[in-house]
Amino acid sequence: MRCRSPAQPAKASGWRSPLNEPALHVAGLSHRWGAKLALDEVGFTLPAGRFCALLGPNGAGKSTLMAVLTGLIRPRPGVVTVEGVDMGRAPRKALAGIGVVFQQPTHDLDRTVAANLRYFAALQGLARRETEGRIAEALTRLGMAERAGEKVGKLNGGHRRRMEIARALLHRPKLLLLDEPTVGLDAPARAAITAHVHDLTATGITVLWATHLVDELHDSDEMVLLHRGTVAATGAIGQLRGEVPLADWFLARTGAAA
Ligand SMILES: Nc1ncnc2c1ncn2[C@@H]1O[C@H](COP(=O)(O)OP(=O)(O)OP(=O)(O)O)[C@@H](O)[C@H]1O
Repeated sequence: MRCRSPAQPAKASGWRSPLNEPALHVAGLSHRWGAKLALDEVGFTLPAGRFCALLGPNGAGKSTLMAVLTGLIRPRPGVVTVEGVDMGRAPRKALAGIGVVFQQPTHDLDRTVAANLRYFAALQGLARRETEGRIAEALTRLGMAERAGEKVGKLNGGHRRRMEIARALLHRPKLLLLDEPTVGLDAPARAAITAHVHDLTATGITVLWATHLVDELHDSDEMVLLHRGTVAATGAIGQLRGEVPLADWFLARTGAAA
């Protein structure tokens, strides 16, 4: 099992980044929305360079967890570290290592793909002389290089999403967080995006992909199963499901169709 619960000793791990720290470590994390306990003592550890699904039915707490991991909610109580940097103590440094694709798209439809990325490069504080190279690099990784000059409003939904993922890579993050990034897309666009993002891990990026759609996942992927705000299972998907189809495995543990 690779995505480990905090009960397992970290020192026994071989899944460390070159800095000898896990890509992401979460421990004892709880969050309340008023009376609703959305996260209840959540804990897991992600190895570097892996694709990990944050799988859970509607209302499981995925978006709440993403809000903590992206710095929108302070981890209290709980600890979040990104390559060993404590999100609570050094949020800017921790966030500098993270790329984020939120569930709701954000882009300027009247400007070109490159112009949208230039704007974000400036927000990230990238030097101008570096910007064009970074944009080309990020778009190439998502198979979008030839669309740099197209207006975003002319792109289909899948290409707009790919542009947003490229945008999240401009500052070369080690950890990429995506919150249900394929919502509303057709099957070919979903397949293309999941394939591109799986490929990113070959370059050492760690991916945390929140979803409730099991057809986006591979047996070799890691998984954190979130159910009613708690971690119900962690590990390699193929090992967890055994011979059982993943949709059936998911239904048996959550009572929800995938
Ligand atoms: N801003 C909020 N205020 C109050 N309750 C909230 C808020 N956001 C989420 N919740 C509640 O917290 C619980 C977890 O919600 P969350 O959106 O994190 O789950 P999710 O797994 O992302 O679900 P979905 O797949 O439907 O987006 C739910 O019961 C939800 O109603």
